[in-house]
Amino acid sequence: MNPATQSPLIDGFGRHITYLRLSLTDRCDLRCSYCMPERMQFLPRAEVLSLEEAHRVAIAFIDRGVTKIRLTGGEPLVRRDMIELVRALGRRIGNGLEELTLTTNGTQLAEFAGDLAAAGVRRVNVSLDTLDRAAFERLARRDRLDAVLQGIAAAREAGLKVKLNTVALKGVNEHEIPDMIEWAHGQGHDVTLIEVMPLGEVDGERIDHYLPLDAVRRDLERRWTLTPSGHRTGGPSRYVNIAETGGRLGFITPLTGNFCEGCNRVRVTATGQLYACLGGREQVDLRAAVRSQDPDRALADALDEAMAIKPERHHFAISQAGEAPALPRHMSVTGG
Ligand SMILES: Nc1nc2c(ncn2[C@@H]2O[C@H](COP(=O)(O)OP(=O)(O)OP(=O)(O)O)[C@@H](O)[C@H]2O)c(=O)[nH]1
Ligand SMILES: C[S@@+](CC[C@H](N)C(=O)[O-])C[C@H]1O[C@@H](n2cnc3c(N)ncnc32)[C@H](O)[C@@H]1O
Ligand code: SF4
Ligand code: SF4
Repeated sequence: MNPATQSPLIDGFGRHITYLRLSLTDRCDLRCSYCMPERMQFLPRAEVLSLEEAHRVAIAFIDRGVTKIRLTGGEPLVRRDMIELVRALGRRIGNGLEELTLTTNGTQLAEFAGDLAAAGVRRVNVSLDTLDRAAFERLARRDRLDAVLQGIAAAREAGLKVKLNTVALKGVNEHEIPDMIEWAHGQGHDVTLIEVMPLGEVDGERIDHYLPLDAVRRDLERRWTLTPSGHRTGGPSRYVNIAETGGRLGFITPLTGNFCEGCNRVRVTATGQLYACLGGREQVDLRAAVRSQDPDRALADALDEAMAIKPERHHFAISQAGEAPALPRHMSVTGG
């Protein structure tokens, strides 16, 4: 490849892009009500990148200085052959790639935890919004809490560090948040709370369940001693240590505490569309590039274009009932 194409990825605001979130599928075995409607329309399989194509795309990013790759979805573990990609990318750890990880709903983790660890994955983020079986079934529209808990246990046994992601939802898991934090810290897992974002049509109103995390934090401060932590993962979470539980709690606050200034990431969907921002429409077609006559050159040009169009920040908000989502695209398309 031409050495000129190896320059680092720097956007128009001087931000270095070192983190790729790569979606392997938009399909999922759950239907979390804040993420997608029950009758979700999934993409035709023919539109999805092959694993070889996804690998080539990922390598193009590593060659341009991306050091962290997170596999996501949809549910990445429902793509049966995904472990082959994990193994192939795992071979780049220590050779450009510093971290290969994934975000999963955990339902299939018991099956894959050992293979993921063997391929070089060191930690996984598991989404878990409630420890109450009935509430889980209402929220995810599937009775799968036990499978998720087994998956988390299997991950720990396989030596994977687990971080739990919990979307904070008014009237759904609000009252359970302290108990979940205590449980997770008791098991040795970090937890991150996330504000719900207005992406994609869902059944019902997002504002009914929007819970600003500044208020949650104030409540937790009345209960426990929270001290800011310098811990950083390269993601948007900002952490505190909790003296009483002995664990770490993160906050992802796109609505009450914008973190776009430090943005270091882009996303690629399962069909090879690069979205320069989770909350924006700016898009570059990497599938066309990888399927072109000269994929190395075309991918390098496409990544340059992505840097040129990456916006400074998102502009979404949740302010009133009846509001259309900020973007029609669901989080399951861009992988969160
Ligand atoms: N608005 C916004 N939200 C993001 C961004 N990156 C991650 N999130 C949100 O944070 C959630 C959790 O992200 P994870 O998949 O755990 O990734 P991460 O926070 O980078 O993970 P760590 O590596 O553990 O820090 C995502 O699903 C999104 O909802 C971002 O760039 N912008
Ligand atoms: C889209 S999922 C993809 C990976 C996997 N299926 C999972 O649930 O972990 C990634 C993350 O996005 C979060 N998420 C989905 N829709 C969201 C929304 N509208 N607002 C905020 N977070 C959302 C989920 O809770 C999950 O932690
Ligand atoms: S949040 Fe993850 S597990 Fe839940 S429906 Fe969306 S993609 Fe599936
Ligand atoms: S919303 Fe966009 S600009 Fe802001 S941190 Fe996320 S991807 Fe970056």
